[in-house]
Amino acid sequence: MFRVLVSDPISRDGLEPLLEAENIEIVQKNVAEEENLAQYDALFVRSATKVTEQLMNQMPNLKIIARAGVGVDNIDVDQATRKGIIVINAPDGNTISTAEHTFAMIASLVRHIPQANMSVKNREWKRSSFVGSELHGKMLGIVGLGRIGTELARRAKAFGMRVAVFDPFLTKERSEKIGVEKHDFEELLNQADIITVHTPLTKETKGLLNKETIGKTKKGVYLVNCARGGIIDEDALCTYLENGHVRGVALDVFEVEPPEHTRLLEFEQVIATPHLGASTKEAQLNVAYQVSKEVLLFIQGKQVTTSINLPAMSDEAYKKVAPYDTLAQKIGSFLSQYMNQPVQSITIEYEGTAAEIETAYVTKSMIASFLKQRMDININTVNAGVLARERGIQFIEKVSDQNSGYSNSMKVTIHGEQTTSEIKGTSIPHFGERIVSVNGFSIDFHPSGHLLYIQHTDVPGVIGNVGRILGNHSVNIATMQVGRKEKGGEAIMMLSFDRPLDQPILSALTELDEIVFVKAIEL
Ligand SMILES: NC(=O)c1ccc[n+]([C@@H]2O[C@H](COP(=O)([O-])OP(=O)(O)OC[C@H]3O[C@@H](n4cnc5c(N)ncnc54)[C@H](O)[C@@H]3O)[C@@H](O)[C@H]2O)c1
Ligand SMILES: O=C(O)[C@H](O)COP(=O)(O)O
Repeated sequence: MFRVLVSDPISRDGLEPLLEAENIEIVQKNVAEEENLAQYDALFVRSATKVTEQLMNQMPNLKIIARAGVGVDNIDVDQATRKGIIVINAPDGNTISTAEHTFAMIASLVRHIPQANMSVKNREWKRSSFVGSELHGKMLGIVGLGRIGTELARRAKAFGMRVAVFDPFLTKERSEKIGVEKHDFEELLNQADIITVHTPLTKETKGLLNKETIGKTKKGVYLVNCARGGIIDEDALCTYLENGHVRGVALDVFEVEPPEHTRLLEFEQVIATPHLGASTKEAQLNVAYQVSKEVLLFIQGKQVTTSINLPAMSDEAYKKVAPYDTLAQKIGSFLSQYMNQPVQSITIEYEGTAAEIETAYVTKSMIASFLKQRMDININTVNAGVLARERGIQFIEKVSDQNSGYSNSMKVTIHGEQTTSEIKGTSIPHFGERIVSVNGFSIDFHPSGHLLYIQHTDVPGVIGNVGRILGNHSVNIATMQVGRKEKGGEAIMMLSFDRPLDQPILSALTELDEIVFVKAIEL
């Protein structure tokens, strides 16, 4: 049974993909009210539930956190990543609703609609108190031209506004295509009549509009925040509302929600909504449906496509990656068992068609498989990179355009404290994965099952001696390959069996004069 806890109000209809599937139990209850958090495999949230490290510690079975919306600033993504928990969101399900809400706020702000509405309901008729401004011909400054910023720009243009944009990641081509003016931040501050922010809340965007930058705006500017509380500094806003530099402010989001203690709400020129950007039937259905489908993919062992902490990959893309993923896992596990020593760095080199795939994913998969042999915690492609770095293991990925004779190959080199080891493998369509070289010895074997690696001197009789000892212990050899670099030098043997070998057999083999090293490997 896969158990899902839905902590915030999320559209029940949108949960349909999970409700219709078998062996999934869905409980709709706030985390604060649930006593047995440890039983859940998945957690669904919106912006209200704070997914802290402490909460994750109470949920040791948690595998996936689904944010039914865009912003993940209420989730400690770094901690989730460390713990190997996938974090997904619904990036575009609420774009239109939020853009429409922002536009409604802008129109309300310049025409004083909320204030006029209150006044009329108080039985007043003060027409001259609510004289507004036209949007037509004004300059709207958009900070952050992502999904919402772009939709907002389209609506503003339809109202005859000039649209100026600041977004450090915006190309000239894209701004021309959308029909907006690309500016630097200072220019936008100096020129815009209305400024609206549509960035995520990050270290860089926190307080982006602050005492200094708001000071550079036009006198009488309107400011709008329907993205995240804190992008516009609330204390600075109060200062500039008080001295009249800022004419009006529209806020859907606050530094602390609900905003019980902020002075901002005391200003007549401030209009506010309680984080309603995504609160439409359509958006809620979209986001819940989007994340439910993703979680179902995860349960079915398929690739999720909207993960915050995994390389994004479609099912189609994963089909191409899958053979190399298997090969990488086999090599990672083999090398980890073979090299029983601390490791300093891991290099993985891709060649041929292996170099054309999503290599970042495969590299993490190989590292996860390597670390799994050494650590007794949940390790997967989500946390492999972080855990390796935390343990001082450097990992390097190389993509080569050389051709060493295979249509594809993957070579993993591990620098340990005492020695360096290296394995090269290839994936043959309809035939599977093969290891073609171990520490420079050419060989050819299928990396699977109960294996025995033997390093020995290349002298007559060694194969017979190994066979005799195994026979004496009633061990049947399933496959056997040998490889050497030169006649009479060092050589290796790779054998596979139907059952694991026990220690007395390994000790008996090690006692043979011609044998240098013996290692049983389970793949
Ligand atoms: N009020 C609501 O209910 C509501 C609803 C949905 C989203 N949001 C908020 O809106 C934000 C934007 O959503 P989106 O879907 O458009 O995201 P998005 O990722 O599509 O767009 C964000 C844009 O911000 C830009 N950006 C990043 N750092 C910047 C910086 N320092 N200066 C200028 N631009 C910068 C990025 O390049 C990107 O184009 C979300 O992160 C979320 O916090 C709020
Ligand atoms: O980031 C988002 O998607 C919005 O802020 C919506 O948040 P909500 O799901 O709490 O309405």
